Amino acid sequence: MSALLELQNVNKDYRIGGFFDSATLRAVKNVSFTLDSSKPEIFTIVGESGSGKTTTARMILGNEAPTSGTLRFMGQDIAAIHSRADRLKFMARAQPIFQNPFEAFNPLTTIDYFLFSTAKRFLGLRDKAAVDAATDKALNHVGLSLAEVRGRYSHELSGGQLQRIAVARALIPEPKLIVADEPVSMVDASLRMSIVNLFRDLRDRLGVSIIYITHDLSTAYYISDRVIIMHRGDVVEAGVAQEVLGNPQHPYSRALSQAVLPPDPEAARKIIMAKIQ
Ligand SMILES: Nc1ncnc2c1ncn2[C@@H]1O[C@H](COP(=O)(O)OP(=O)(O)OP(=O)(O)O)[C@@H](O)[C@H]1O
Repeated sequence: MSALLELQNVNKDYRIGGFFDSATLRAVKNVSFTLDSSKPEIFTIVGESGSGKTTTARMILGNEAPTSGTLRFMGQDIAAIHSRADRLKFMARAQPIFQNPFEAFNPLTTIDYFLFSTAKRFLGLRDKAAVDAATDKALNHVGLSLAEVRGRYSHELSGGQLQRIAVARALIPEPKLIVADEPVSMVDASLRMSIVNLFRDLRDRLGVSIIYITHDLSTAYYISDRVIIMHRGDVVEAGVAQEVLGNPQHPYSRALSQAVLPPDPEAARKIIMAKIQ
């Protein structure tokens, strides 16, 4: 197996408090997991607020260095990527999608500007027709087209449409990995499943692996291949998503799943199906 992404004993400490009462907070504790490059998957990180999900995502994207441990992407130590050219190459292969699609696009600028900038920056395109073609291709992957988006502002679009466009923007550099941090929490409940279904589609059609970060167990149960459950920085449970979420063993994951889904898998399935429809 060659690894797309490999986290080995990753820890992240923050210093908190003031000059006289400073303390160390270990936000991420000894996290290890591997994504196989030949087997695209939806790998989900579940946990409540403050469990260390975003800190883990930031380290995977190279926006934060681990205090100890290593994160490797396609064999390369992420913390050791320094030159502008190497950083750009890495960013093209590992793309983020953020929680709030309204914040992702400046309201004073048309949406297509961000898409064109991404095509120019990561694909090195200069020719207008080539930029248009790359943008249109990415939009087609999310069920949209450049003709529908051209000249429009973020306030003219719904949260669901904007999040689709944010996914299209992430697809322009043809990444191997997408790190989606709470991508549906700001999207209307009725549109959430269409966004997470899109992730499945991208996994299957484009071979993109997705790290899906969420506190929403129902979408996690529905789309994930594997899952880890984080609690106060620790991975308290890990494995095949349906097994872990359908039959949680750790007291924290049990409490988490009972708070959202009933323990009976058939009842859980009905709730999930009702959310999808
Ligand atoms: N830059 C920072 N400085 C100090 N503490 C931080 C910093 N970033 C995160 N933390 C702390 O680390 C812990 C984990 O935070 P993190 O944002 O990773 O959790 P999370 O599971 O993503 O939660 P949320 O869903 O609320 O973002 C929290 O206690 C948080 O307050």
